[in-house]
Order: sequence, then C-alpha cells, then structure tokens
Amino acid sequence: MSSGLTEEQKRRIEENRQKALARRAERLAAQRGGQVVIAGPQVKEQSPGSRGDLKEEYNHVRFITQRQQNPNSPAEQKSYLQKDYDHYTANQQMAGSHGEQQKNCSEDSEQASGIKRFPTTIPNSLSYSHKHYVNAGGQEHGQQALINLGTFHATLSDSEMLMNTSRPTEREGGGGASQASGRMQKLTNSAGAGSNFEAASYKKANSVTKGECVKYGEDRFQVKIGYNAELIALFKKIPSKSYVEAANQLSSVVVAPLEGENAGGLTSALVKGRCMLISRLRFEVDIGYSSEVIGVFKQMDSRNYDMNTRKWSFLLEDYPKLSEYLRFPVEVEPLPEAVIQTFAAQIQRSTSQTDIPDADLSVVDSKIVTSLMPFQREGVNFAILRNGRLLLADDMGLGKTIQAICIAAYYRKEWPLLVVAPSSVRFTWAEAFHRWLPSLSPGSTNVIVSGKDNLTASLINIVSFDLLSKMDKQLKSTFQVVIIDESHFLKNIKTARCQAAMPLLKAARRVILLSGTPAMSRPAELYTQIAAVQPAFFPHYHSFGLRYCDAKKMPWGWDYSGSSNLTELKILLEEAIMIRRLKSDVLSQLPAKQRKMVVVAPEGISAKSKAVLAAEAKRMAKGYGSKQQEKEALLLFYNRTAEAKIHSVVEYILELLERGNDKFLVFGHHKIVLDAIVAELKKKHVEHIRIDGSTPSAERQSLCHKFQFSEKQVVAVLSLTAANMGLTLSAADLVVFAELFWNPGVLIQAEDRAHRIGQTSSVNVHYLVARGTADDYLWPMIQEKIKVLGEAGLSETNFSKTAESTNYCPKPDPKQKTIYDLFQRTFSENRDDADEVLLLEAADACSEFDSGSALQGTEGNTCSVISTLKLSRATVCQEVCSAC
Ligand SMILES: Nc1ncnc2c1ncn2[C@@H]1O[C@H](COP(=O)(O)OP(=O)(O)OP(=O)(O)O)[C@@H](O)[C@H]1O
Repeated sequence: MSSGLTEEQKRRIEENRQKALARRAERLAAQRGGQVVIAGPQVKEQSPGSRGDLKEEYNHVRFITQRQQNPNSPAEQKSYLQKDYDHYTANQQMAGSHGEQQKNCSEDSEQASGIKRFPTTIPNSLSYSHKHYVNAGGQEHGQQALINLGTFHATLSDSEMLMNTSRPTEREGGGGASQASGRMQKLTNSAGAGSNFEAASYKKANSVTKGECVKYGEDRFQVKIGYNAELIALFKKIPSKSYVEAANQLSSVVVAPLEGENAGGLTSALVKGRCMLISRLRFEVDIGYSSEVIGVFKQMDSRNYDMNTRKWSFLLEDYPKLSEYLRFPVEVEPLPEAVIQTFAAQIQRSTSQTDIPDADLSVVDSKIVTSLMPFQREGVNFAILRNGRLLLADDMGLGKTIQAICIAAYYRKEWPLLVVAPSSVRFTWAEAFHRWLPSLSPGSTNVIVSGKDNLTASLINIVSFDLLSKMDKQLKSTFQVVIIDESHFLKNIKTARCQAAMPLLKAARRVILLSGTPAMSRPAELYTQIAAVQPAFFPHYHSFGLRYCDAKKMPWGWDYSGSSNLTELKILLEEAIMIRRLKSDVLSQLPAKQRKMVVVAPEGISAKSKAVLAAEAKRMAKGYGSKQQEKEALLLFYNRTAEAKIHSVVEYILELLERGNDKFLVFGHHKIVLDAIVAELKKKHVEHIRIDGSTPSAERQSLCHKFQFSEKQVVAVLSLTAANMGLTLSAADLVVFAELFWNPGVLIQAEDRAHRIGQTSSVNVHYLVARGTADDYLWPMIQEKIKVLGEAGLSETNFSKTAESTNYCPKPDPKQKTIYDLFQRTFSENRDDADEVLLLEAADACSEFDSGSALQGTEGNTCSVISTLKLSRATVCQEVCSAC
C-alpha cells in the first residue's frame, strides 16, 4: 500500500513513533526496577559499534540500528534504544542459551537463589475467544467494541476511544495460541520484542491480547482486539499508520496486519524461519527472534536450545503441534513432504525402526549368502527393507556387485533383470552373476554388444549406458528389476543416457543404483538418483533445488549449483534412499588387498587385431620344434595382445577418472601401452607421473614424492618390470594392471607399491583381462601360481576367499588346451629359464638407458627372443618393452 505521505509527514510520524518507543522503554525499565535478574551465563555488554556484527536473523536489531542512524532521533531517545538493545542482547541469550538451557539447569537454582526465571508457557490469552471491536467514533457494539482506527494515515483521537472493558479469562483463553483460534497467529514485530524482551516476555507470559486488522470501508481499517490498557495508551499517542507496528512492539499484544500488509507497513514485521531435520528424531527451527515464538517453543515438551547455534530443536512428534502454532505472520518453511513421508513414524510417535532386520535370504543361492561380509549383509537387509529400491553408495571396492546380485536374486521371481553398466565392465558383470549364483544356467546372461541385439533375450540382460540410449524402440518393454552400475553416470538429466534410463527406473519395482561417488561436487547431482529411487519425493527439480541446492534466480534463469540444508539431505538419504559405508568404516572386515578381474570390452579390439591373434593362436596350437621357438611365439602373442588391448585399457582408465577415483597406479609392460595411456592423460589434462626403464634413478624418487604429496597428481603410469620394486606410492589405494604378466611375483611386488607401510586402507587391485588374447592363458596361470604360493605360505596374499577372482579358465577345447600347456611349460616349469630370464633379457638389452631400473645390476642374459626374431635388439626392445 502506498502511503501518499509527504516527507514532512513521514518525518513527524517517525518522530512520534520514536517517542512512543522511548516512552515505552522508559516505562518498562521502571517496571523492572532492576529486580528482574536472569540467571545464566554472563551476558557480555555490546558496544554500539558491535551491533553491525549481529546476525541478520535478528530483525529487530537491525530495526533499532536503523533508528539510531536516524539523524532526527533525539539524543535522549538514542540512549533508551541503546538500553533496549543491550536488554535485547541479554535477553536473547537468556531466551535461548539461558532461557532454555536453564530448563535443565537453572530452574532448580532459581528457587534456591530467588532469581526470577523466564516464564515457560505461552499465555492462554493468545486465543481469539473474546473479540472487542472499538472504533474511533466511539460506538460500542454490545459485547464487541470496535476500535475504528480511521484511515491508515489519520491520527487517532484519544478522547473518542471507547472500549469494552471485559477481560479475557484464563479459561476463555483456551488451551493455547492458535489451537483455539484455528487461524493464523500474529506474533510480535521483532522490533518491539527486541527493544525490551525481558520485561515484555515476562508480561507476555501472564497476558497476551491478540487481534487483527480488518478492512473497514474504503480507506479505513479496524483493529479487532481484546482489552489491553497498554495498547489503548499507545493508540492514543501515535499516528495511525504506525498503530500496528507499534502495537506489535508491545509484548502483551499481537495484532495481525491487514491481509497483504505487514504490520505498520514494515517488512520486518514478519518473523521468518525454516524447519530443518537435524537427526532421525529431531528437527530444528531456524527463525528470527520473537518472544512469542519462543513462548510457543516453550510449550513443546521436547524443546532443546543449542547455545552454540542459538537454535531450537524438537522431537519430530512435536512437529504437527508446532507447525499449527507457528502460523502467519510467522512464516516458517515446513519440512519437505519427502521428509514428512519418510519420518511419518517418528512424527506420529509410533516406534520407528532403528535396527535393520535380517532379511530371509533362503530363496537366494547359498554361495552368495554365505560369502557376504557382515556389512554387505546389512546392505542387502537395508535394500530389502526398502523394497528393493535404493542407492548403494559404498566406497569403491567394498563389493557393491555381490550385494547388488544378492538383492536382485532375492527378487528373482520378478526377473528378467536389466543391468546397465559402463561398457568396460559389462562382461565382468556377466562373470560375476555366474560366479555368485551357481544355480544360473550357462545361457542366462545376455551381454548386449550392439543396438540391434535383443534387450530382453535372457533372464539377465547387461547393457552399456550408451547402447541403452540407442535402443529406444526396445525400451518400451519394462523390467521389474533394474541394476544401474555407476549410477552417477545419470547425474545430468539432459543426457541421452539419463533420459533413456529414467522412465525405465520409474516403471520398475526394484531399482538398485550403485555408485561409490553418487555426487562429486554438488547436491544437484543427486537429484536424478533420488528421483529414480523415490520418484514421489521431489516430483519437481525446482523444489529439490530450492531446498538443497540453494537455488538462486539469476538473469538467465535458476542457478542450482549451490548447496543448502545438507544435514537434512544426508539424514533423508540415509533413512530412505542410500546406504553408504566408507572403507574406513569396515576396514576390519576387509582383506588387505581386494583383487578383481575386469573383463574389458571386446569391441575395443579391432577386427584386424582379432584376426592376427587368432592366426597366432592357430599357429601355436600346432606346436613348435624347439623351446626357443615356443618362447618366441608366446612373446609375439603377448605383444599382439598388448596392441589389441590398448583401446579398452584407455577406455577403462578414463572411466575410472570419470568416476572421480582418487589417485591410482597403472602398470603396463609394453611401451605402446604406456605411451597410449600417457597420451590420453595429457589430452585430458590429467596430471600424472610416468616411471619406466628410461627414467633415471635420480628422478624416480622425486617423481614418487610428487605423486605421494601433491593432490593434483592423479595417476602414476608405471612399467611392470622397471617400477615394480623399491618405490613407495602408498598415496594410492587402487592398482590397475593394464597388462598381465606371467610371473605373479612381479605382479605382487607391483601391487605392493601401494600396499605397504603408510597405507591405511585396503588396496583394490584391478586386473584388466581381454578375451581372445594371451590373457586367456595368462590369467588362469597367474591365479594358479598365486594359489600355490599362498597355500605354501609363500605369498602373503592369494586370490582365494574374499580376494578370489572370477573363474576364468580357457574353454576345454583341444586347441586352447595346447596353448595353455605351452604357456604353463614355458613360464612355469622352468622359472629361472623362463620368467626371470625373459624379464631380464629385455632389461639387459637396454640397461644402458636404465640406470635406475629395479632390474639394474642383474646378471644379464642375451635378449634371445629378440635376436631370434632377427631384429636389432635395441630397436625392438625400445619399441616393445617399457623397461627400457
Ligand atoms: N564377500 C566377498 N567375497 C569374496 N569376494 C568379494 C566379496 N566382496 C567383494 N569381493 C571382491 O572384491 C572385489 C571388489 O568388489 P566390487 O567390484 O564389487 O567392488 P565395488 O564396490 O563394486 O567397487 P567399484 O566401485 O570399484 O566398482 C571383487 O573382486 C569382488 O569379487
């Protein structure tokens, strides 16, 4: 409403108002007479200069400060205001830190000390059971006297005021503020409350007269209110525009302004706040100061005041009562519907589930059930308690796969199952299903390799994110059970993969999202995953954004990149959506190393490479005349494997980076592999170190130091043969083998660059294995060798039990058997002649370039493989082997 006042009128009104305030402060100070003493913490006197530091939420403090800045304010008045301010400061502390804390500690001492305590109940007179209408014309209307306050700008004539003098009784007041009124409460303007909180609150406890403004004719309004002498006195002294504001400064009066107006036309009249969940049982109200609000708070049995945060909190069971009491013009943002739904049991005081019950997993293969570690079993229980819809956000390497398979198997009757995963791990998923669920028949997994494949061909269908978005026609068929591996790949709602997946997820009965890093930088990234698990929680992104992303309107639209109410979001997630354990939480249940075989995507291997490898295998299957020829053939096969794997290896490393993995080590043997990885890292501006045979020893330590202590260094690219010993790289807890090696000792030593003193975590080891390559023979051989070493107590770690790899054996066809035997013979039977010799040959051939190599100083053998290939040793060695 526009005032239409001249500047002079405004100034006079303001002056009058200041005077009224000053008078009131004086009167209240006299009433106190220095006798009301509040026990509690010593209140620090605030200097005027310090006011600017006060928190914004205390609107009344701002208000007072404005006045003090008013050059028209009399000096005398200033001193009152200063007094009021000091009182406010003292009482603010009392109302909160002291007032509430003393519920526990000072109420007893009060009696003993004779110190007066702050009243703890809201007056009954806040109700509307008796209305007294008084008008400026002085007509009394029966029981209802109308105070017609004239036009908004007029001055009230003192003598004309007639009042109904009947006072509301305790009984008439009913049992509480808005309970009786059933309508919105008007709580005081913070300015008034702040100006003399202590005395005001004290009086308020005994009697509060509640009223409201209503329109009366064209340009007038009335105040409907019960009798209140203080109010009448005030009305007589001030200009009408200031009535409501001034009235609300009286602690014994509550007047709701005209609809659409704030009291006295001031925006500060509203007391604004918001409710936030702070634990599974409690919520907090963050609100501007108001004595009445505190009065309401004190009616709640479960109230608690936090001295540090200066905030009030309550049990959720008080939420309905409190939200009923705190109504306009107390504007309190309620708890989101998602929170109310999730914590309905606590709100309704029914007992809430604290322990997750053990699910009956008798329908699931016993192999997987008995293999679950205790925390994994808890994860499965959590999922089943939530009807198979969850985000499993365990740290990397904690076995999300086994848990997801177990959860999905619990709902086996609802299969076919869809698994959506990064393309590099699709085959690893297929292997894992067969490993953990031996009851599955061999043909029950269907790995989709092209957009033309049938998405529902088998009981278990595994597809990459990218292919899923290309199979839109088939997406019409729904799956009841869906697993999404690395679900943060869906964080951007605009991507094709997300748009393809979301309808599927919303339609499915069970949704199992897996991610070690569900959000990497901001809550906005969680929205799609929350919507996938609980579509009803936040049907609109905007409401989620407002609550948790500190959404801000910008000239170009809404900015959701911030964060807000994170404690509440965390509790909500943990209660209804997500289970997340960090490695450190479950370290005692974990083995020191967790090895995993990753079957890389075969599409990464070109048709040409496949043909070359097939030709090599065919030749090998025929056998050779001498051992030397056998060795040479094997090494050639190994070289070809390296070439073939490059693309898939690089893809896997990029996926690890996309997941936001911390530092990790990548070991490879061939120079072309390391070169390709490094080239890609450079392209993507990923900081890394590289240590291979050409790295001078003087530089190795400084590179290691850089990797260990610089946050920026993400990847260490290492030569299997030149960097498997003597280096400490424990800043990483993930080791990736881009290539296999026939000597498990070398692999274990390489793993131990991360798994060594200084390592506080369990180390994850990923072996990248490509089908149709030398890996088909190397991998089972490595497993076998490590098993033997472990059984003989010669290896600290083995692949059994928790670190066991997938069963990955060459198919029992005669050709493969021959090649496998060839590998076994060459690399196992005669270790001195094979493993070390082959390894050292390469190093020896180029030791002149490799002064710091771990292999330096080893008795050299000639690089017989190379020489028999009739190529220049140095050239081939440099081209092939990264040790050089
Ligand atoms: N209970 C278990 N018994 C045996 N092996 C296990 C168990 N839990 C996990 N593992 C093994 O630990 C390794 C890591 O598990 P998995 O790949 O499921 O972890 P993850 O949490 O999915 O990690 P990432 O986030 O890297 O994908 C795998 O080799 C897996 O087989």
